[in-house]
Amino acid sequence: MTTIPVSLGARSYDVRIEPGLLHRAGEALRAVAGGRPMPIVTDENLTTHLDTLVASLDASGIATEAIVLPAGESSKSWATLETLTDRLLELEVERGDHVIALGGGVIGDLVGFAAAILKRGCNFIQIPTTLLAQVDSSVGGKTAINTRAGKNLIGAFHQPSLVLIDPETLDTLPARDLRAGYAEVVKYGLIDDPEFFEWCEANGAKLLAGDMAAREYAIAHSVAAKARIVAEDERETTGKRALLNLGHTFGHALEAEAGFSDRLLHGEGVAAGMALAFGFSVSQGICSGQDSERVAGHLRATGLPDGLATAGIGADGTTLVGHMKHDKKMAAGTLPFLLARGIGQTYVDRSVDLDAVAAFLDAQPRR
Ligand SMILES: O=C(O)C(=O)C[C@@H](O)[C@H](O)[C@H](O)COP(=O)(O)O
Repeated sequence: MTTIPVSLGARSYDVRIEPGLLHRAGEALRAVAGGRPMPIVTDENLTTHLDTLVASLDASGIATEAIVLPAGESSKSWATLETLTDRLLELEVERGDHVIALGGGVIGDLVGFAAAILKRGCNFIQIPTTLLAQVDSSVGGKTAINTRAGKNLIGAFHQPSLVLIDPETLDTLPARDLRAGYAEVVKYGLIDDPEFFEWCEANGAKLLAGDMAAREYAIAHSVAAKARIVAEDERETTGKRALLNLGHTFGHALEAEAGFSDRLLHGEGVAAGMALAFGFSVSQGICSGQDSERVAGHLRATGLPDGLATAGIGADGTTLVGHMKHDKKMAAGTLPFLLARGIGQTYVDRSVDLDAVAAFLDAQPRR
């Protein structure tokens, strides 16, 4: 078992990583439950994992109730949030209780937000079952739903009490979702860890093919990187945490253009967005074309989109910049952009000219 602490004073918690942990979740949760029931929220594609978790809680004497929601990004909505909070209220969840989020980023973000507002805040536990949620969204307490205006626009910072990661849950994850999650792994190398990017170049294919040692290493390394950044800047106020947004300003705009649908998964948007952030940095004379091509080349080699054409986006630059303007980080007409001086040298630039971004996007090949 690898345990990584997320150090946030009174809101500190552990992330535990171990193959097979889902089968032993009851043991890990018995003390946390304190004799109270633990509702499990999951999606309709995860009934096998749900059965495993329920059996494990049963064996540890923890009463539970499953709430099964539709799968997919469209569940990060007001409507599903209302269904969920109504059900949690019917179950008489108390402030001191723990709700379990069993699933990917959608379930984690939605349940985390429900927990943040239920009775002005109850506890929740993340049991992420996708690579994206294991290496990124289950850690750090960003919770949210989407609205017509854009991604994650309604939400709260609300930290989980515990994160339990079982890398074996990835055995049944569709290859496309595994690849999409891998984009967030690569992100940590691109932010400030060139050696980890080299590790990705050497081991990414193995990880995607199911190599457990590669998976465990990538998950633990990514979680440790995220825990370090979140501990430094929990609420994204100093600029440090903003680094985790590499590829997201472009990526969220592509996701919005795709209607937040299965046409473009979040991780796919982030992959294309990271390639665009590097490409834009080259166009501004900040980064070498060689580094940018290395990033795009690795994304392509793992089957991820490396730009507008492979992300299937045909919209023009003005339309995409229009989506960006809904970003919650927009302030006084400017957006903090994540640019790169090279691999592992990402920084925040608040002076990017949005017309230059639109012109850059217009110059990109289309589908
Ligand atoms: O944890 C963070 O901080 C991140 O930015 C991680 C992102 O990968 C994640 O997708 C996050 O939910 C995006 O946040 P947002 O603030 O851009 O909505």
